[in-house]
Amino acid sequence: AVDLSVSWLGVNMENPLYNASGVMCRSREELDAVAASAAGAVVTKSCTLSPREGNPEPRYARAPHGSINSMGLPNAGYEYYLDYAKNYDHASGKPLFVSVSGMTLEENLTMLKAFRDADLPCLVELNLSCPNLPGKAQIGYDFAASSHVLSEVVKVYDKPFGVKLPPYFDPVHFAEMASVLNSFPSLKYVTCINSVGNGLVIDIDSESVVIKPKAGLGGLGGDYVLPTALANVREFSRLLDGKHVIGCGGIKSGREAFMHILAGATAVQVGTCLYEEGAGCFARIRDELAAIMEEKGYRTLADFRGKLLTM
Ligand SMILES: O=C1NC(=O)NC(C(=O)O)N1
Repeated sequence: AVDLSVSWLGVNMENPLYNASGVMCRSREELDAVAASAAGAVVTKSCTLSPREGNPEPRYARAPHGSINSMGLPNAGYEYYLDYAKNYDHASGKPLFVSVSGMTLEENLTMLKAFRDADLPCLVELNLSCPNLPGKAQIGYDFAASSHVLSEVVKVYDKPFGVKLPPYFDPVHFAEMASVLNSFPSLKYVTCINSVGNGLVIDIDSESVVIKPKAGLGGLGGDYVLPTALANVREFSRLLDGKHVIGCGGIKSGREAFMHILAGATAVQVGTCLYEEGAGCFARIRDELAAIMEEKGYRTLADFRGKLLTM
């Protein structure tokens, strides 16, 4: 039998799978559905100081090889998720992560102070990479801004936390961002990757874009992003000192989960596949991963984590 468990940052997961922030996690009903599924953990929709409607619909579309979304951070506001976290059954054995994505640094600091003061066993995933706020750049693509935000964050938030990163596409950028992240000891993990920003999906029958916001531009997920996600997981696993990398991007079966862990991921998040298939995907992917491990003779995730061969 194989052991799919993973213990990291004081949390214990019975298996390495959980939802990607943004998918099936905006309401308490959705969050409860993920918690009740075979997922090993739960993460909330990125929250802002005040509730947000988000971008006009249609703002999500399935595409031939994945998905495109420009949700625009629709969420119930941070107090809703703080309340959910306060009432969450932390003894359930499934850790709860809270994603925070303030519209400004001040918003982030206000929310983080509230989560700090609540003194909950949740871990924060600070989103530096939402690509879908018209007129707002992704913080993660501005290394000086990222460093400034993190410097201010660690002044108020003294607990371990993580950041959700956008995909990078250049070794110089991997090195630059790793250098920024390595200067924050309490930053204990990164989640790679957020959607590949500002793609354009075209439907030739209607000769139209498929989502309304930003003239059709949106973040890509699914098969489209797997190689980019794997590269980011492997590069940050290699470049970061004493930090965990959570893999996200293109996981739809045990195969891609295995790849992410082989590339160095401590745990993995499922987005597009969860949106399209529902919470049953966790048991399916878990069992597929277990079968692959069995077939290869691996007993634990540590037996192959980070052991991607190069030539
Ligand atoms: O960080 C985000 N990534 C996405 O792909 N979409 C959401 C959103 O638009 O709310 N946010």
